[in-house]
Amino acid sequence: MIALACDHHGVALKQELMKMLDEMGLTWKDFGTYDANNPGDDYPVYGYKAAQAVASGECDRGILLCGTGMGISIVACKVRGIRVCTCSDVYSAEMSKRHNNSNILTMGALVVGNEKAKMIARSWLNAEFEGGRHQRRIDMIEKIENGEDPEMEKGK
Ligand SMILES: O=C(CO)[C@H](O)[C@H](O)[C@H](O)COP(=O)(O)O
Repeated sequence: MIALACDHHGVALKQELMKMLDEMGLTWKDFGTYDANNPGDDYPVYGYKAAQAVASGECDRGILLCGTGMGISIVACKVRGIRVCTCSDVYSAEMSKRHNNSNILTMGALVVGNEKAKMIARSWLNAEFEGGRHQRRIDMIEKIENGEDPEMEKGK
């Protein structure tokens, strides 16, 4: 299950992504907003709901949209266990899954066009985490989340 969320800038792109996910045979859950014409639809509200759903395991991954992809990324990063990639290119999206095991992709609806955004999302969804040395680094990130020094085990 893919969590989807956006602010007013991302509504049209989110609808395109829903169609794409349907074509890919992937299920999704929309955490809002649903209104492209309400500038009061603030991205922290919707980004937080979707990020919580990923962190809790209700959803496997999330795709979040705002004007630049930045604000909603900052929000999602505040939720423990969330690893965000903010992408406007296919290579970064694929590598962020393969190496960083990113569980949320954010994009800027005012930055990338719909077709490119779909290519980015597709490459991210199709990529697989490689583990190995990359897992060691993710373990370090989890230590930082727990208020620990990532070098602790090395005795530094
Ligand atoms: O891009 C965003 C945050 O990083 C959001 O889409 C904001 O909406 C953006 O800051 C634009 O805000 P506005 O109220 O639509 O002018």
